Amino acid sequence: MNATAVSGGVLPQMMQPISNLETFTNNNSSLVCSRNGVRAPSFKASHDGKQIYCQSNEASATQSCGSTAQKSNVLGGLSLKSHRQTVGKTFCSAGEYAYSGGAINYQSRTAEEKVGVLLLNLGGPETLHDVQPFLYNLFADPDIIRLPRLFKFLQRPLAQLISILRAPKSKEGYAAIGGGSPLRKITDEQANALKMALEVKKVPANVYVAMRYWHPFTEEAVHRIKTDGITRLVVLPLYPQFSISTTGSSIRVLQSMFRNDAHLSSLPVAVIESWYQRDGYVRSMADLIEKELANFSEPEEVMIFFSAHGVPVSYIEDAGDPYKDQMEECILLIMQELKARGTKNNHTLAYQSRVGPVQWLKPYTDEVLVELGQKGVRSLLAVPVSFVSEHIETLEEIDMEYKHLALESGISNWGRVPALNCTPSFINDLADAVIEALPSAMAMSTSDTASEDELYDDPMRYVIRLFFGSILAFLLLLSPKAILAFRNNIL
Ligand SMILES: C=CC1=C(C)c2cc3[nH]c(cc4nc(cc5[nH]c(cc1n2)c(C)c5CCC(=O)O)C(CCC(=O)O)=C4C)c(C)c3C=C
Ligand SMILES: [Fe+2]
Repeated sequence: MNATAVSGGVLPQMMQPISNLETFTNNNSSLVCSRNGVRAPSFKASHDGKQIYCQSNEASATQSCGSTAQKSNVLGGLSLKSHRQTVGKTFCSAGEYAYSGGAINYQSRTAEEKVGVLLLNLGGPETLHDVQPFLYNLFADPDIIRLPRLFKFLQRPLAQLISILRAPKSKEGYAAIGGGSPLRKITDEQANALKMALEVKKVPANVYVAMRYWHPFTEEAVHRIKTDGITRLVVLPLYPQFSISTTGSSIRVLQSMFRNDAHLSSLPVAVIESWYQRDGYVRSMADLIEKELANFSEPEEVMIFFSAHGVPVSYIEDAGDPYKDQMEECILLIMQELKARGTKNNHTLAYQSRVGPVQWLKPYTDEVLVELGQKGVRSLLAVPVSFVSEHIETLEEIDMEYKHLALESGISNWGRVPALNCTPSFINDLADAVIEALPSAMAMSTSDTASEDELYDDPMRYVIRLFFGSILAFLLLLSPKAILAFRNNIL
């Protein structure tokens, strides 16, 4: 049976997920539904880019296949061109894999199999000297500053300009948290913890860290994967929800590297696109929230305030970024879990960390904090939800700026849930996600089209673009309107 797909948009009524089928199994290159590990032939498997569904061939009911350990959005092969193109595609290959009621088994097909896990993360400056070049790398990413095709040649000069203008403000932030980002250290710790968790589950693996904007860069990690002779790779972004600006950007870089390398393009790869819906993650978040609520004198009065990193609205509306939908679903799942445990607090979701003169996802964290204070909320628990490590936006923006604003606005009891970091239940669930993804690894698809980055490989073309781009960027900066926008929004 071949996996059929429901293409984008609203799911037909028949395809709404009902969670009681327990799992699905890959079998002879096809996706099949099963119950307790036994194939359920009367259910047809399909995938809508977010979930895998089991649709009854007989009755009119449709059941979700995602069980406890099966709720990641996994793509076999690095076929992710843009998120939009992945919707409706499912790639699975045959593998000796079974999940039934909690026990996950993965047996490698050959004794020589060497499993690798590639953790994708953003990276952060380790010293204040690193801040401007780090910002340059970030703003030079076409998935962070999305210029119209005609203006792509401005990408690098603009990145240079914006990074120089933004650096003093960013440096202040990094100085306030000790002079650099803790991201590399925490990600390395997560990598070690994941390696150990996989070992305990009898799946020995090398775990690599690939940062998008700072060391260790993706290129370094991929080089090591090659020299270590990895034969099967799982790509695991350390972002629970998918965004074009985070996971999408890292995967685009990987794709371009794999496409141009004969060895890598035949390496079986599985990409875990998002995993916010996994029970292990949801439960771990609920545990942390419950623990922090207990520190308040009247826990039931506390507003649970989810604060997610924002993205520009155009990502959602024009580019089809599923980030907002996934974020809302994620909050719903965490709140459902808390309710099931008897925690019935009010909650709200807002978006933080906007940069630049465009509309970002609303409501904005700072504005909501002030409104809540005005409405009489006196106790608030901030929950960072888009990222699993402590970083500048938890340690400085939430713990310092937002806390100060909340207290000023009349919210007298403030708390913050720590990032998951190396929480054992969370790491254990990531290990399960990796093991479940292994059988669906397949060689990445090849393509003739050059990526945006490759267009810069011609040095002459690059120099010409840089020259004209710099002049244009300079003229732009001289325009009074642009100066105002930069002053108000970038700095
Ligand atoms: C899910 C998480 C993140 C999304 C989505 C995201 C989008 C996004 N970010 C910027 C601009 C900046 N981000 C910066 C730091 C930063 N961003 C994330 C996560 C997401 N970004 C993290 C974890 C970090 C911190 C890394 C660290 O050093 O600890 C920065 C630099 C810091 C600052 O100056 O504020 C910028 C700038 C954009 C434009 C964007 C979406 C388009
Ligand atoms: Fe960011």
